[in-house]
Amino acid sequence: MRHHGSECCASDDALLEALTGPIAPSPKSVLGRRDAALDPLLIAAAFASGPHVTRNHYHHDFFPGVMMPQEEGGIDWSKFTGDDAAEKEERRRRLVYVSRQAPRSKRLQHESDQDGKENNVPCGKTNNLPLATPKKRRQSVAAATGTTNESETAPSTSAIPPPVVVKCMARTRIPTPHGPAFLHLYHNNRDNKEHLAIVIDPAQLTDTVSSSSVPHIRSQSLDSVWSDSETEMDRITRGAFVGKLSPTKFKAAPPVPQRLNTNIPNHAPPPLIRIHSECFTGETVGSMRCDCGEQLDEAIRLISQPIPLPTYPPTQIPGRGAVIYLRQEGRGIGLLSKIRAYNLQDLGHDTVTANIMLGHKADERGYEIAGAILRDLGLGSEQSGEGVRVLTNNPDKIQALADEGVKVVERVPMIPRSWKARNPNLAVVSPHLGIDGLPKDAGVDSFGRSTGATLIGGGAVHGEDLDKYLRTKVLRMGHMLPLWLEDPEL
Ligand SMILES: Nc1nc2c(ncn2[C@@H]2O[C@H](COP(=O)(O)OP(=O)(O)OP(=O)(O)O)[C@@H](O)[C@H]2O)c(=O)[nH]1
Repeated sequence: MRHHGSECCASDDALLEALTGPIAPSPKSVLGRRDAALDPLLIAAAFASGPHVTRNHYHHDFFPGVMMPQEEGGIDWSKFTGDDAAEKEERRRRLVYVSRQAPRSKRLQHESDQDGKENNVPCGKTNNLPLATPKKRRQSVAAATGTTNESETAPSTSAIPPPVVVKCMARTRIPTPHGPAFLHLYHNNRDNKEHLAIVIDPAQLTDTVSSSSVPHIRSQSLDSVWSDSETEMDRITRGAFVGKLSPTKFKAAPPVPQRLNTNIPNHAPPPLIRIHSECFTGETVGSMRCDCGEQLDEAIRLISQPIPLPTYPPTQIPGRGAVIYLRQEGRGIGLLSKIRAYNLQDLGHDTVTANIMLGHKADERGYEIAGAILRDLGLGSEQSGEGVRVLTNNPDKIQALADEGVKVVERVPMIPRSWKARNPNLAVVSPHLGIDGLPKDAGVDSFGRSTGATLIGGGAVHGEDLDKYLRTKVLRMGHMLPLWLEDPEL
């Protein structure tokens, strides 16, 4: 039923308002915007620092501080009469308008120095690396999915970054369940992260640098002398020592300018290495969404195995190689995004799609820093005279290392322990693994648990989440793992 007349219209408006909320006022009834006549921030700044302060001048002042006569060099201007010519001149000379706030570039440098580093100052005098270049801007979802053109998403500066330079800041011995390792901490000029190298070369624990039949794996940047004022104890404290340190025995390493190897027995296999990306969830929390913790443990275990030599009588040399541990959490997208990606995965998306939905690429990692660290350790480089064997299933890593000039002579597959356990025939891949996929020679602690089998929890990592994750790596990321291993009947 329709109503006519003003009375009916008024009740229609009331009904409409009751149903939908207040009716928006007509343009005529809207008041014009009024900005505050006085900016409260400006007033606060003026009260805080003096009459000449605006919001852009906060922390700028006449120096020495007019408002702080007690400061060193300050003058109590309240005693100033203005009659004395010498006093006048003094006032003119000393009242120089300067900023007490450091220039923006210095403040940014200070912030970046603080960023994520507990202490980046080595012992003695430092000749630290130049600052990292600014972080790349995050791509938009559209850019990641390829719906915009390059120019829209390109960062404003097209400068080519300088070649990666790495410097080993410190090295120390770490006993692991698989044997001793040397942890190396690196700085670089590309990012602010502390990438690591876990060097396995127990032959170095003897006193001299060249006592074994194969060359030791040592960092050239660490062993070199950093400054004239550096003492022998400075060098030892940052890890440039030979043998094993003890309260009574310590010897600084000789600086090694060039590593020319003439001493490699031709029957000794090249060092075994792994480029490993950080995974807080898999390595620290023990998450079974991925096999990262297990892979790290397995890599250290495999590299630590003594190497039998085909000699008569049979001999063996200690395991030799390194894990380059890159701070590339979540394949480079960071922990925050990885955690969000896990929720998207629980909603049914796979790991690749989840990354893309968050505006990332499937994989945002680069391996230039890894290449530079390997060169610093003399692994797979021209001068070392030998290639490296690489533990990975990821073809991108092999290609990236080759692009970095690293000589890769063999890819050694990383088969998940749970898959090995399902197919006992695979035990032949590693004679050291028992039928359960655990190392045959793993120790057993007082609670009956295998030690050193994985970093958290012991045993092989398995479960529905992990199966999905591994499947996606094979099917969507081209990882070189035989998928049929999934079938427990095989
Ligand atoms: N974005 C994302 N990253 C993950 C996920 N699970 C593990 N990672 C990260 O993946 C990295 C390890 O990479 P993987 O793809 O497992 O293996 P890879 O290093 O490429 O290849 P391998 O050498 O064969 O192990 C680590 O940085 C983990 O933090 C996930 O679900 N999403």
